[in-house]
Amino acid sequence: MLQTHPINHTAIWAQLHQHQRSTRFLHMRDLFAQNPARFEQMHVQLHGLLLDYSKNRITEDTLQLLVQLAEAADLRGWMDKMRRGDAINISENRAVLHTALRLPESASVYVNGHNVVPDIQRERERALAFAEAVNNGSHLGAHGDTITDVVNIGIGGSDLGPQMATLALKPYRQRVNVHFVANVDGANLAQTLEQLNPARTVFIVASKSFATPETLLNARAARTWFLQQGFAEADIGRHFVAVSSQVAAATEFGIAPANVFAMFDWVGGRYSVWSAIGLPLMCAVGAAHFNDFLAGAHAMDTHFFNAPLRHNMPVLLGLIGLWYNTFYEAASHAVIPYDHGLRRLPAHLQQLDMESNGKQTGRLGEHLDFDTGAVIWGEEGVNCQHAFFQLLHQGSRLIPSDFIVPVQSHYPLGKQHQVLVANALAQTEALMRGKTLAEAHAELAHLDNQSRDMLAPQKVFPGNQPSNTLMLDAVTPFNLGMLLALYEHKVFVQGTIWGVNSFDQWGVEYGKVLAAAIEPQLANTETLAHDASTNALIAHYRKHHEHNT
Ligand SMILES: O=P(O)(O)OC[C@H]1O[C@](O)(CO)[C@@H](O)[C@@H]1O
Repeated sequence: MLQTHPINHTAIWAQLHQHQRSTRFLHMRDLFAQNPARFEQMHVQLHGLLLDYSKNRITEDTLQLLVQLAEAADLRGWMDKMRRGDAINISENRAVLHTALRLPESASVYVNGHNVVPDIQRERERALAFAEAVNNGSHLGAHGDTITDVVNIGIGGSDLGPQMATLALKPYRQRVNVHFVANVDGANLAQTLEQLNPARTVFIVASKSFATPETLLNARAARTWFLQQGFAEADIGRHFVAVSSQVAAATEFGIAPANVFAMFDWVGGRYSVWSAIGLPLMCAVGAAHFNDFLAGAHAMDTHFFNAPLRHNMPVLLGLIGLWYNTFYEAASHAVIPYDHGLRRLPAHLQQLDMESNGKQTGRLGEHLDFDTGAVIWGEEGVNCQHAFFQLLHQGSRLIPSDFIVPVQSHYPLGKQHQVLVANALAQTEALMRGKTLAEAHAELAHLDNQSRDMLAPQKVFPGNQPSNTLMLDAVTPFNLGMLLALYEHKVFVQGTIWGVNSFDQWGVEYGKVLAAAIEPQLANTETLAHDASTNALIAHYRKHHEHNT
């Protein structure tokens, strides 16, 4: 078992609380006015990705204290442990090596004395070759038809990352259409199958554990559908493949060993898009673009592992997020991509962040008496401006946000992209600046005194609402790789400082156990021994479901 130690940060923690109390009334408007070099001092650029973190409630002193906090938590030490393959997922005694998945061929990383890089290369090449064969038409269906559609059946990390990246990189699409089925709600699979010709469809059953009931049920239903369309068991080999770390379980399920692409137990589901779990993305964009995606992530890894903490993009994003979360007690963090292709990014980041850092117990089993993982939420801009931005501007809560804005659009349609970007920048400025009572009064100068006194306070925007802006040259495979790796490392930075194990998810497991107990009870008459509410709801379902059938 890996040696762990409590974080030696009590003194710096107290200093940060004190610093928060003494700076909380500073307004960013004044900080910008006092320091014309604020942007210069508070941005980082890495290749095609610019992070502007100047619109935050921070001063240089705040950043210095936060860096000291990271040092006290031995962030560098934990980064080294992750990079070299130590078992930092202590509860499962596993290495955490998603960074190894994007290493160049010449590199080496050892897990239990075994260099895993050749294994990674081998499985990636197998998966890329399969994707290529599907796209160039050399992999035919059982009746000799060209494949036109690929359906990924998987959930959580076996769905969200590949789905988000496939949508984001749609401009790089090769020939086949790629669909995603995650929900066990039959509508998801049924509505997908409606569009498909079984003779021209390949299903990818994606499950690290190959034990996720939702995925296995959907996979079985897809297989039944396929067989009902006039195909034989012997045809399954041309139409069903799997991605799993449990190769034996996948073959037991009926997938030929040659059709199983291996992933590794040292990659967590939410960090697995870089592995063979990326197969649907490989099918969508092809080998060259997938390799660019990996190269972008590797560029971010190199920066993360080497840049000084004060100028390190993931470290800054992590520390500033933690500043609000822990010291301002801000409960949530919004992610707003101004890019239609990135519309599933908030969903991916929800799993990445909340499944990793949604913990109230430290690595040593101690109860943590401070807040940890934020509620991550968001929606594509500009749509969300016309929905929830009112609360960001004039609501009573502190809600930090990330604005993600590509400079170039893949769809240059008149002035539309310029309008999109203008909106993003205007929102960050308005959130920061706000509107004072004097400004509101001036705007209402045409009204009589009584009306003005009543309306002006309602037109005040307090401002001082923090945001980071991430400007990408364009949503290319390389830049998307950098962006996703940036957020992975942000989560790592925060988890390390809070002292949680970001790489297990026991909370999710508990719900799975209860669901397995309740599922048969919905269909039988067994006496129920849950709480009164759950008992009543099961009874209600039993009664009304029978009525409907
Ligand atoms: O890939 P699998 O093993 O089917 O798991 C799917 C998802 O389920 C979870 O274990 C949570 O339920 C995630 O962590 C994971 O990404």
